[in-house]
Amino acid sequence: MRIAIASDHAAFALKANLADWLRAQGHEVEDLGTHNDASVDYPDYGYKLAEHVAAGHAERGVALCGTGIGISIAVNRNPAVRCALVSEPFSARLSREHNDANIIAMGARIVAPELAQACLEVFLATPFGGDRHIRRIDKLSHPPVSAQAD
Ligand SMILES: O=C(CO)[C@H](O)[C@H](O)[C@H](O)COP(=O)(O)O
Repeated sequence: MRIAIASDHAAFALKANLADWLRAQGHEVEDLGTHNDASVDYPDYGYKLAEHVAAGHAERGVALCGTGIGISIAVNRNPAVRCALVSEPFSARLSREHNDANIIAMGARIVAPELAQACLEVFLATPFGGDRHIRRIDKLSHPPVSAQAD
């Protein structure tokens, strides 16, 4: 699978670990930076990753920062992708089954490399469940002008 990966400085080491692990699994990995541990701004890398996946250059994306929060917010500003912030494999699985997420976000200050690998493995292996989830995904793509829930 073609996978793009990006991080800020806080997750530079985790990005290197996951990129190596993905390549060892046979995936084609494109590293969008950052390329060292000098301080950078996570939105720059989140926007770049989202654009890359939205353009079809990669089938899945991996977004990393200290907590995963900031970069996941940045990625989700692009309406053409769905990014799920996870820290355990159950959420990673449901982010695919229910949300058809195409980008996973994790925090290097939250998850150890082995746990991040476990989340990523499930994320890449799990198909979208379809059915009722299609309707909900479609609603995410078309937010209402004014909310209508009871
Ligand atoms: O965006 C974040 C939190 O939402 C990330 O964790 C960043 O990596 C973090 O803010 C970077 O912090 P630093 O003190 O500049 O290393």
